[in-house]
Amino acid sequence: MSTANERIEWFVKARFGMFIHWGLYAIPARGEWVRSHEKLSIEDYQPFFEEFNPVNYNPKEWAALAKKAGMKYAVMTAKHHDGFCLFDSKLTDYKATNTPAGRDLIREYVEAFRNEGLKVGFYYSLLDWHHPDYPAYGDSFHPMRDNEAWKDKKHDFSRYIEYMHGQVRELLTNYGKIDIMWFDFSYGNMSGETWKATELVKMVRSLQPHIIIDDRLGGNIRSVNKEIYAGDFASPEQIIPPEGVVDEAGNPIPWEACITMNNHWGYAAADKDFKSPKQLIRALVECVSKGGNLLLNVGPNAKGEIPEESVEILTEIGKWMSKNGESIYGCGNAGLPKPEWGRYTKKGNKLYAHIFERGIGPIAIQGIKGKVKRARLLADGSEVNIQKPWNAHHYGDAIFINLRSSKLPDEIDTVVE
Ligand SMILES: C[C@@H]1O[C@@H](Oc2ccc([N+](=O)[O-])cc2)[C@@H](O)[C@H](O)[C@@H]1O
Repeated sequence: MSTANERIEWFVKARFGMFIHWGLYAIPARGEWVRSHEKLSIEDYQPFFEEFNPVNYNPKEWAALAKKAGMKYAVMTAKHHDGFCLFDSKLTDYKATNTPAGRDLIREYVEAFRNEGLKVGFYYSLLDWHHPDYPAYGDSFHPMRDNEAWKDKKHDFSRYIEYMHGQVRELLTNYGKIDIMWFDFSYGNMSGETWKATELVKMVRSLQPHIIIDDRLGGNIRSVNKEIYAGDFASPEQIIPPEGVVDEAGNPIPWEACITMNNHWGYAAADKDFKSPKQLIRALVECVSKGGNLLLNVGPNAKGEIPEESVEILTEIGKWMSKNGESIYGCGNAGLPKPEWGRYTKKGNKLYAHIFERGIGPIAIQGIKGKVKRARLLADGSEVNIQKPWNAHHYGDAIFINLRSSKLPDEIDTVVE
């Protein structure tokens, strides 16, 4: 069994991954919570199962796009809250191999991403709105939560737990080495030992000793004596924690912000409110500058295509990463006050100044210990002039970057190493 630090090392170096929310909900195309939001019955939702046939699904293209964007790993929905399984589980018929697709969509994903040299992970929903033994009436989110006809429906939750543990065992036995298990999510008393989380994590680690697990099994990852199922990394959602994430003793803990490119995880045809490449590149820099990762989401459509807008944005991000990835991979918090003009990331004795605002005149670097040996524009390796202005003694310990032009070479983020 590898230690927590050994397990998490690749992850904190990788910094940038692809989240993939895909399933039957791509057909109604109103997001992955459509069944709950619209209180759709299993019967209402069945037509999507009977027609699901993503003829253009080619995960090799998805993997190539992730690689081109500079991503180092991916996490894909093996099962989301609607209970539909994208993998060939022997424990249910509610799976992709029984739809017109007739394919194990997860097996193809794992092989394609691995062949591109990317680490692979599974998102697995603890909630299940299809399984008859998952509590429905009175549940906080279940589509039938206030359907009177379900008031007296009996369910044997221990049978659901057996099913859920069985599926996790399948996923971590039948698909080779899996790098991340992304469970989702705990709420109310649907948490911790209600999932038999200790037994579950022991099984997961015995099947995949190097795997890392998120923090949504209901434990407290910030506790100094945390549960065995507290997780290996924190998973802030749709937010970059202002001060990063630390435990109760103030020690930084690994974290990964998961973020949508528009406002939905699953494909939502009408949601064109996409963030710009500039916003997302600066969000990645902010995550790394605060000791965290960015897991950026795509929601493929019912044909198995990543939306054009997402492809264009990831391609633009890839152009910046191809020149500046060194200021992201293996980097972390520089321990310097945030500069007005941008942010810092750091790796060993290399400090990366991420300049977002050109301002005028020289750019002040304050608070660094030690002497600057050399400064280079990361994108092209060109020399950057570092000198103290004639009246530097007025400016404390500041040293100054003198960019040749009044415009930033890269308006999104000009990186000086
Ligand atoms: C990554 C996302 O994770 C969950 O979203 C949540 C989970 C927990 C909370 N929460 O505890 O407030 C809110 C949204 C899912 O419901 C959602 O569909 C998506 O998969």
